[in-house]
Amino acid sequence: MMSTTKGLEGVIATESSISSIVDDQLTYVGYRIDDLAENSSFEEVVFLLLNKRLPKQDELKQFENELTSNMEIPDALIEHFKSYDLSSVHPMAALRTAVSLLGLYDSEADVMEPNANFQKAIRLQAKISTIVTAFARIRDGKDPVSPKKDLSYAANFLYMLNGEEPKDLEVEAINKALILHADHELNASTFTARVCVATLSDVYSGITAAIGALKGPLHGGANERVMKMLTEIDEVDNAIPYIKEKMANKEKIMGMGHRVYRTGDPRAKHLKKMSKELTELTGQAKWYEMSVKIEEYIKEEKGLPANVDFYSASVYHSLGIKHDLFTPIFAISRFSGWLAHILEQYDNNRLIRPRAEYVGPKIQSYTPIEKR
Ligand SMILES: CC(=O)SCCNC(=O)CCNC(=O)[C@H](O)C(C)(C)COP(=O)(O)OP(=O)(O)OC[C@H]1O[C@@H](n2cnc3c(N)ncnc32)[C@H](O)[C@@H]1OP(=O)(O)O
Ligand SMILES: O=C([O-])CC(=O)C(=O)O
Repeated sequence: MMSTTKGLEGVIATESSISSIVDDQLTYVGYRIDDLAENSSFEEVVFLLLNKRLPKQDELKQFENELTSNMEIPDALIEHFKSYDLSSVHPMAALRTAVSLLGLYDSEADVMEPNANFQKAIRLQAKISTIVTAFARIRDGKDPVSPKKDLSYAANFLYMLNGEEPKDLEVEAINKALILHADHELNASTFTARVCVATLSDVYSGITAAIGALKGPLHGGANERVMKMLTEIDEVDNAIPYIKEKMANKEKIMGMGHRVYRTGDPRAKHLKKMSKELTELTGQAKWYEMSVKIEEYIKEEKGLPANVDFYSASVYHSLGIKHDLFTPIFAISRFSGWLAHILEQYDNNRLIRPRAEYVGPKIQSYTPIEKR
């Protein structure tokens, strides 16, 4: 039998022209993540990932209009959220169910023609932030807020979440975070989406499966746990003793380490800078300071870098966002990557079906149940 690679480490499972990680540098369709984070809008990055080229000015305008005009969600979704006791429902679980439900309201859900799938991608990207914010408000006993046509994607997210128009710096932070999380080669949730649709299942199924994979603490779920850890530490001086104890118990430090990056995650520095700026501005510099101490200690002790989830936690916290919404924000952004990969998979599809090395008992003789 063939040899196994635990966790498929280093295995090249597909070709893709969406994003690439080479020598710890991340690019989307060949554009450096640093350039995109500094100069672009999330809408432009979504266009880039879906079309594999940057838009011209009029194309971007049209794309932005398409997104905003598709942001409304069916009333049935709102009623669905209202019909449950949401007090102990994790937003990622709600999101997973909501996207699946959304598929029932799309008459083209099972139309596999490329243009129909592209239009579904736009509709899903448009609606995801409305779904997350509607959930967040309904569980707090508030009415959902409808999107505004003249706001950007990032601004609309904050507007629909808080019910008031955000400040420029807040919009800039969310726009940048959305760009930085948009795609990441064959990460676990993107792979999940591709495996699902490679059976020629529909876009909604692929995205629902991917949400389930992103939810886990070893992947997108880490950002919420980073903030849990920082909250438990609470004071800068407690950071190192806390981390030492966790490591002595062989516990993983959330937001640290990465399967692919060795020297560092190129997205983390942007989030680190934002974390410094926002925590200082809101008089909560301790979150940034204890994060830096943890990052330096883990790098020194284990040689592990901070990943994208690490500083995003203190960024979102500084924006006043509830901690269990951190992973849904990741999902809002990663929808663009998942959708681009789903379209690419359909474009050149073959069923994804690896093998397992069987390590169970050899052939055994069957004993009838009454004789066991
Ligand atoms: C957007 C994202 O998904 S980024 C990743 C988000 N996830 C996290 O932040 C969770 C914490 N990090 C981790 O669990 C891991 O680093 C992962 C899941 C990201 C990568 O995992 P893998 O490549 O499979 O590495 P693996 O878990 O095998 O770890 C290799 C070694 O580093 C150690 N290690 C890896 N990450 C950490 C960590 N965060 N804290 C402490 N030790 C760690 C492991 O204990 C192991 O040590 P050992 O060889 O002495 O047993
Ligand atoms: O690529 C990975 O394994 C995880 C990651 O950083 C991401 O999905 O952004």
